[in-house]
Amino acid sequence: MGKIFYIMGKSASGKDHIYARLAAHEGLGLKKLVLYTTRPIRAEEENGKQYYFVDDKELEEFRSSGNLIEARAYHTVHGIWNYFTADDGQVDLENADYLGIGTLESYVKMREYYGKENVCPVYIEVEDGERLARALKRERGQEIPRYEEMCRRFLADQEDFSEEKIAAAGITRKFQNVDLEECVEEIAEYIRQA
Ligand SMILES: Nc1ncnc2c1ncn2[C@@H]1O[C@H](COP(=O)(O)OP(=O)(O)OP(=O)(O)O)[C@@H](O)[C@H]1O
Repeated sequence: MGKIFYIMGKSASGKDHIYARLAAHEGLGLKKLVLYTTRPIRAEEENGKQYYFVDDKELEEFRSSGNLIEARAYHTVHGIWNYFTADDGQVDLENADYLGIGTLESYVKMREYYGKENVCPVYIEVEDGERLARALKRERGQEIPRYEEMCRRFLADQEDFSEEKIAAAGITRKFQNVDLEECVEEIAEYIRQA
């Protein structure tokens, strides 16, 4: 029986980097779980790669058919953008293992939907001062740095990933992302043992 390995962690904890390395890790054979969004596709993106890009009507169809696992709405300057996970048949736990990435809340919904034994948490942690330093470095490298948004996310994370919420979600193991390659190897070992 396959499993879904679900990556979570605060902003700039290294989720994207770890996700990319695990997805490309030979031998693990993980399939990528692709989420949906109603935000417009960007020039460099490809439908079905970063996300499936859909409209509000398709989101409502998933909702009414009972195949919407979790959904989040963000109020942006461009309007409301929805991000969601849907049971569209891409997950076949009889035959494969999957790699997902998301929030603590979406992890809880995934666990409810697919069953606790089938969804394994991969919680990434970085000491707060170091994480803020990485976030600032990353932001500095952007054409238009958004320092306010960076600070907003840093503060929101303290609430969204409080120790109470982490414990309530049943997460007991945390992977420290000090050295990226070592962290990836530690997670790969956890996946092999699961
Ligand atoms: N072990 C590490 N040592 C130093 N820098 C790292 C390490 N891991 C990741 N980084 C850097 O930290 C930054 C954040 O990494 P990444 O974008 O993967 O995090 P994230 O958790 O996906 O962030 P967000 O949720 O904010 O999008 C990147 O600039 C990345 O290069």
